[in-house]
Amino acid sequence: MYPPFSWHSVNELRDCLYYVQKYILKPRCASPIASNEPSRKRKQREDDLSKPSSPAAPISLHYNSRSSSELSATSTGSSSTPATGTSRLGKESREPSVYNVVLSKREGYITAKPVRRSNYLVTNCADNVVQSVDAGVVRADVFSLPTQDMKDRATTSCTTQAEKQIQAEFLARLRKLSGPKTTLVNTIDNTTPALDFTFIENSVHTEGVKAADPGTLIGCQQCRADMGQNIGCEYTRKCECLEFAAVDTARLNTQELVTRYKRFLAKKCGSEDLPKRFPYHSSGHRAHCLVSFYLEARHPIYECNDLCRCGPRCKNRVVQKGRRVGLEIFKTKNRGWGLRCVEPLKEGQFIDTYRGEIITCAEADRREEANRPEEAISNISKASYMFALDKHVGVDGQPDPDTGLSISDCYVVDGEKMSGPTRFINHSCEPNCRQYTVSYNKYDFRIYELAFFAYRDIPAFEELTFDYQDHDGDDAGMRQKEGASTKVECLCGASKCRGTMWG
Ligand SMILES: C[S@@+](CC[C@H](N)C(=O)[O-])C[C@H]1O[C@@H](n2cnc3c(N)ncnc32)[C@H](O)[C@@H]1O
Repeated sequence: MYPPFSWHSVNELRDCLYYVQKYILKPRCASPIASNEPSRKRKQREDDLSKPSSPAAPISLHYNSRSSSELSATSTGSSSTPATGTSRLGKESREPSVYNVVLSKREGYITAKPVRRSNYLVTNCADNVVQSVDAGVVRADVFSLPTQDMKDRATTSCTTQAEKQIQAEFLARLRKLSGPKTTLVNTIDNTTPALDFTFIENSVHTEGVKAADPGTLIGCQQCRADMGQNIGCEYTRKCECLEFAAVDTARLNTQELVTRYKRFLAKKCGSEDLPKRFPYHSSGHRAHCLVSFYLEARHPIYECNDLCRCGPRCKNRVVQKGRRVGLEIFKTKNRGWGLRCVEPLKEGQFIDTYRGEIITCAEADRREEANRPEEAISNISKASYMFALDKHVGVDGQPDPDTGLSISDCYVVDGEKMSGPTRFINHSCEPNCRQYTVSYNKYDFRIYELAFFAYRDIPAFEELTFDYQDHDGDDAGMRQKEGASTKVECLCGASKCRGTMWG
């Protein structure tokens, strides 16, 4: 039995494990997801991985055709001496492929440099576009093996060592996450989630994305840190952070309040003088859990912030304190990776936020188009990771009378390439979790947190799920692009399964 990469040791490939993962998955794995989805669907993360825009390290493959024992490779330098000789296989081999070339990475590109110096091939790592700088040269594909002989060996040889390295690398990344441990479990096969994924602790603002002017951030000034004697934020009367919180209609106990509430509903005044509902249970068994009104109504949650006088122990600070529960990313039988919690969750308990790159609407459109394979109609695979921050957009995407925001103004969170563990949460038509809008700056209508809370008591190790179509009118849901073919078979297994995840 030959080693998996006959011209590399796995150790040599440590700094480009992503490519090893891509390579060993490609010929061997029949995707359980792909087999259940339309053939034109875009790539899947763990079974048909896309290339990272900036791989960890340059790769250089040298090939000398005289004999397979003379093949050599490194995963270090940016450029190497061109090899000599001609391909043994020539026309027999399938294209695209590169023989007798040096592949090197420079400035985000893999460059294939053939023996004749005038011919250069450039393959763009980001979108796999292969361009020929000089006409009449073979196309470059850095993932093709140089010879049929090597391909044959590689598809039959053992990959255990490489798989262990890949898993170890992913686990090392998980260990760096703050908060209780997040682990990885796979009892189905030997795969590991794609290494072209980066775990992040906070969303990343990309070009063109701006948070509201810091001057708009206002902290509550009348609440106090000691939280006693009805002056904590949970008593709501004085807390300015709760200005836009849900009105507590049970406390409209004077005619004046009722009249003011009616004026507020008619948009003739604000709700600042009306009693508000506090979002979290402030004591008892369910302390810090979302109250049932917010669980159902999905009114935005406004937490206190750094400028508030209530201090860090304020009961209106839950999501900002981060994840407090241990999680496990695990391989499902038929829906790729999923997420579960290693301890029981109470109804309303905060799990974690959904993070990612915050991008403009135009950039989200561009990414969806870029991910769309030729002739494909469905862009749902990309959409699976995109959430529009559209809570404050008007009805049907039109400008909202209060915020002025229309759908094209709102930002989108893309968690495909960088996110947190919640990016692995699968869809269910009968979910046990829901996603809520949580804001620390009530005047920033474009940037806020997307936070997952348990929608009911959830036993330890039950898979966490949410409904990808859970947007009632103004609510954030997974982004759906007009014109996309949105019917994707749902495999949630719920008794009330709608049959499709979208559409
Ligand atoms: C946000 S990702 C969830 C993590 C994903 N399973 C993974 O392995 O990366 C969404 C993708 O998971 C798969 N998926 C999630 N829920 C599903 C369901 N109920 N039925 C079928 N596929 C599902 C689909 O491929 C979907 O595009």
